Amino acid sequence: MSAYLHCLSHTPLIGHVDPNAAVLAEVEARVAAARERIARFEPELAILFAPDHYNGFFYDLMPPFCIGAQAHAIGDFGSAAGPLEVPRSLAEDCAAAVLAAGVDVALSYRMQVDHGFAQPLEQLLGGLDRCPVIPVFVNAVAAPLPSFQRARRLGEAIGAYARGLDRRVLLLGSGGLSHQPPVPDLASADPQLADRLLGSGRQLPADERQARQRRVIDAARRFVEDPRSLHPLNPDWDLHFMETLAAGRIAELDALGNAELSALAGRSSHEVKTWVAAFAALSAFGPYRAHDRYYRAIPEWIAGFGAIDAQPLQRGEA
Ligand SMILES: O=C(O)CCc1cccc(O)c1O
Ligand SMILES: [Fe+2]
Repeated sequence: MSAYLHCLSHTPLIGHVDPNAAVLAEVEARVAAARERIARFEPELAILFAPDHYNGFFYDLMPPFCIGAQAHAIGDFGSAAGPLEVPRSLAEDCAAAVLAAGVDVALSYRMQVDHGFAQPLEQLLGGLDRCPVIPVFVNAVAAPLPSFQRARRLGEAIGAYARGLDRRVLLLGSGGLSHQPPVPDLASADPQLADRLLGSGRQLPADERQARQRRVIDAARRFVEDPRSLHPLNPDWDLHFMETLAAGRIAELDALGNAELSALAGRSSHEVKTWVAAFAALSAFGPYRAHDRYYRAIPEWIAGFGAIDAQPLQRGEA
């Protein structure tokens, strides 16, 4: 019974619109170091909290949270495609335990995921199938969104379940921090887009997929030239958020409303609830210590880009 946490921003723009070589090398070195620390931990099970971007979850039936008992990645923006290595009965047990703990989580036997799940599995573990993983979807874009408090409670319930397993458990959070890429919005969608957001076109035709990716790439290029073309990144808030989690004050975020967070850090910053859930899961193992914090605002990637590790306090640590 032990745990290790790593939370990492994702962005599908890596390799499409990149920052200068020094920044790129800095991020690559950070990711490589995190991958090494994780490898040394030798995880037997990963629990990955990640969002979706209308690639696997749609408004025909949008859960706030969903555990996958079987899952596959679509490979958007050149991310890895194919099945995740999900230990089915553990995922089922996990969902049952979470429900019993009072958090109403959905369960899927055909969970479709995008770069939000695939990128951390590739970057931190070397592929979709290198380590058994329970994928946990956290709705971070399709209003109405779950609150910080519910994300925390979900994480605590999953952490309590994980703690009862006799395994080395890797807790991963994917996404954030401040950012607002051009993700569609049902309220302002034309009828054709609304139809897509309701889930017709669960597998997008190639030309639409291409156009969608192009739109995000173009927006990134424009954002570099004109920082006012998208909601600004907010390094102050991002650093404050990371410090809040590092200091073990997760519940302080409960007071922050969803509209307030959107205004502070952009509409996609709700992805940080994956970090909240991961840290809350870690807190079920006892007091923790955060380390190897990294942050940089990277407009090329439309991302307040951060990473952090944490693990339970070892004997003798205050
Ligand atoms: O595919 C999309 O619709 C959004 C892509 C996207 C862009 C920048 C940062 C992100 O976190 C992200 O997910
Ligand atoms: Fe995202």
